Amino acid sequence: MPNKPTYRIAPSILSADFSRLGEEVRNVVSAGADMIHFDVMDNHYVPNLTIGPLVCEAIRPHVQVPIDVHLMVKPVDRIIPDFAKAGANIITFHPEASEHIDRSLQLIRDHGCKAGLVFNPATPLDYLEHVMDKLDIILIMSVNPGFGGQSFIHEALRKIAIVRRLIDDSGRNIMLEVDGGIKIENIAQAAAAGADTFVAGSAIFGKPDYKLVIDAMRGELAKV
Ligand SMILES: O=C(CO)[C@@H](O)[C@H](O)COP(=O)(O)O
Repeated sequence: MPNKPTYRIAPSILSADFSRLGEEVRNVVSAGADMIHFDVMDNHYVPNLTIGPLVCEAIRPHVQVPIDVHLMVKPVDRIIPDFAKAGANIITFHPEASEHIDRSLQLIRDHGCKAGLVFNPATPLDYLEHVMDKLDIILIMSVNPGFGGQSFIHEALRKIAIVRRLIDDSGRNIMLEVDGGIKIENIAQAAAAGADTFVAGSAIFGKPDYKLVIDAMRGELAKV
């Protein structure tokens, strides 16, 4: 990367206290979060069931920062308009969960959101080949999707580095996000590999002082 990138920290509300979600998202934004990461699981594409557009709509008035919706659902297309109406700003999905990747990306953009693809640890990057021009964000999973609190898979660093080169070669302004097991101790490694956007769930919501964690993460990023 020629210039120092703009780093973004995106707390995953999967680890928040759902009995007081409005307060949780307000607190984490006051603590310095750049966006809110919103994990949607359908008990079909992944073995867990979480939240949908109603919850996105409910938290929307509580925060001014972008809401980054990560769809772990199959099929993909029918839920996209509902999330756009609910106030999502970014919508990402897994390429193997969509019948027509190009169409799904276009659908997201047609609804006024930034669009992206998500790669599981074992998903090949070939899916990127014909759609770079429709991407605003690429999300590399550093755990297998479905649950918070898992350990970071180190092989993801190699994948991040490959995607960083592809993005730089494309000359496009595409965010490179990493998600899963991100902590104060490893955020700099992910940044050094080329990530600029960091999802962290348990590392932030698992601690009493969100600002202390976010500031410490920024401190580590400043050293990269
Ligand atoms: O999408 C997912 C899991 O499928 C993630 O967003 C997790 O919610 C991140 O949690 P931590 O690994 O940071 O606890």
